[in-house]
Amino acid sequence: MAGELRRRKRKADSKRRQYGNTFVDHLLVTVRGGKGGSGACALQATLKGSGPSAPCGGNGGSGGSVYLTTSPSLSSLTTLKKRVIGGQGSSGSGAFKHGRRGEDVLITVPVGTIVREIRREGEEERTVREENDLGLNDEEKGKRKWQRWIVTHPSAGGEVSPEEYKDAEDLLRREQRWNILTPTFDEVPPIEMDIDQPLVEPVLLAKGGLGGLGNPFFNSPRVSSKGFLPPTQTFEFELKLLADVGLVGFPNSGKSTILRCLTGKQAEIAGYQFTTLNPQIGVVRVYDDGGWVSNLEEGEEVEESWIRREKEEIARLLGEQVFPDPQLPQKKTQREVERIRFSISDNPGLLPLASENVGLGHSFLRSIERSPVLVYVLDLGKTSPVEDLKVLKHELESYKEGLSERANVVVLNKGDTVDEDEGKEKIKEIEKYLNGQEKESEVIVLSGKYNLGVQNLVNTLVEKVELAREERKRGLKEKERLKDSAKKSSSFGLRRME
Ligand SMILES: Nc1nc2c(ncn2[C@@H]2O[C@H](COP(=O)(O)OP(=O)(O)OP(=O)(O)O)[C@@H](O)[C@H]2O)c(=O)[nH]1
Ligand SMILES: [Mg+2]
Repeated sequence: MAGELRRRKRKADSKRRQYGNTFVDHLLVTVRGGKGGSGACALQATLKGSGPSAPCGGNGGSGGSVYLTTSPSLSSLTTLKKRVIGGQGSSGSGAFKHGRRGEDVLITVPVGTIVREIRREGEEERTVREENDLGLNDEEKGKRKWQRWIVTHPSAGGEVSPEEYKDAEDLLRREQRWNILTPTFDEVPPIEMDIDQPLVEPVLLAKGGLGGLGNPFFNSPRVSSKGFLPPTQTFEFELKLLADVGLVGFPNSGKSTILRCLTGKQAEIAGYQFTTLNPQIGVVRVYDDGGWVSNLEEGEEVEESWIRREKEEIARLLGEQVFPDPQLPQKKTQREVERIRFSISDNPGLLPLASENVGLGHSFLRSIERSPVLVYVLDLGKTSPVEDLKVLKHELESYKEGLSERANVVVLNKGDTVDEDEGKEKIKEIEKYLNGQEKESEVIVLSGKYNLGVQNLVNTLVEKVELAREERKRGLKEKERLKDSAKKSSSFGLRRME
């Protein structure tokens, strides 16, 4: 058993390497707003001998901020960079010209992403730490600080005296532009978001730094201030896809084939394990007569992907036009009214010990965790599908308590591969096992490959999804109510004691 598992893990790993890891669902991203530009030290041009010229340096532009938004077309965090930095503000220049603002940067993630800020460190804190490590005395520290915040113009002539520095420092302090410490998580709580709906407007993750001030502010020919470098924030991005229905099963049990029957999505289908490496999401659209959008006739064979590709290739060679499979059906007419639409995810196959990260392990379990309806897909052609079911249940439960309970639809696929007696025997065994369980489960026999018996599955899924949505609505209302009552009760707590 252990040897077999190792072999399978090796196989899964090598396939992952072969195609590159195109599905990323967990990532640490360092984010920082752009640095502000420096203020300028400039003097107005004057005629010779007409007295001292006035300072005219412009302020620096502030740095760009980093925002977060969602896109419906994404289903992975692959597009994210590990380091995202807002645009730098440009410096001010003479004749009161202020610097341009740095460009804002937008991070786009799929809906279903959880974002957590886990670390925050500012320039100021870092320098203080470094200085302590170097063991500098106060005077040296002060000098370094001035160098950090104040720009002195060499061509403006002469050394800047400590008094001048001190004045500049005081002015900056008054404007709260001196030595701004990064707030700790206690002072300003970390950003934490569970994006379970498309964001209406971008959310600010990291603000750009303020620009420096030009020399008119200091009323000095030689001094202006530098822009701020905002703190570096580290965010953890975790993707938990949000499909209404998730398909769970061993590799090769026919999950992708079922997805194809239900949604028309051309997921890769092949007769070997780990065909599907990344979760795929399709949308099932059901009419009010119970029919669903599909371009397959009942009984029509779902071909393996390579056969389809070969046929397309031949057609191309013969000069025939090759149409990609249309997403919308020809056999359904406009008259039919859509009743419900839900999403379904086809996932990589699960292996024993997936909960301990064997096979594609966690990455896959994470993506099904949030589907309110889970469906077990079993291969009826195998010797003992009931054993498979037990393993699947066990894995879900050990990954997260209560998860196996949520899966209460059991699909017995490949019904065409067994003869009647054998099939009945296996179904009986499974029903017997399920009867012993606390929660009732529905058993559906079908053949994905020949598109038979899929109607039953659609009916059941519609029922379950509707139920789940109602429950969610009720849950949300309850939450609102609790929030309201919490507000009311807290207003008592705020009453002033005379
Ligand atoms: N005879 C028969 N074969 C089927 C049926 N459903 C799927 N198959 C075949 O089983 C094989 C695997 O199907 P897939 O849909 O790729 O299986 P999967 O569960 O997505 O597999 P992984 O992506 O590896 O986890 C393919 O060769 C299909 O043609 C069925 O109902 N009957
Ligand atoms: Mg598959």
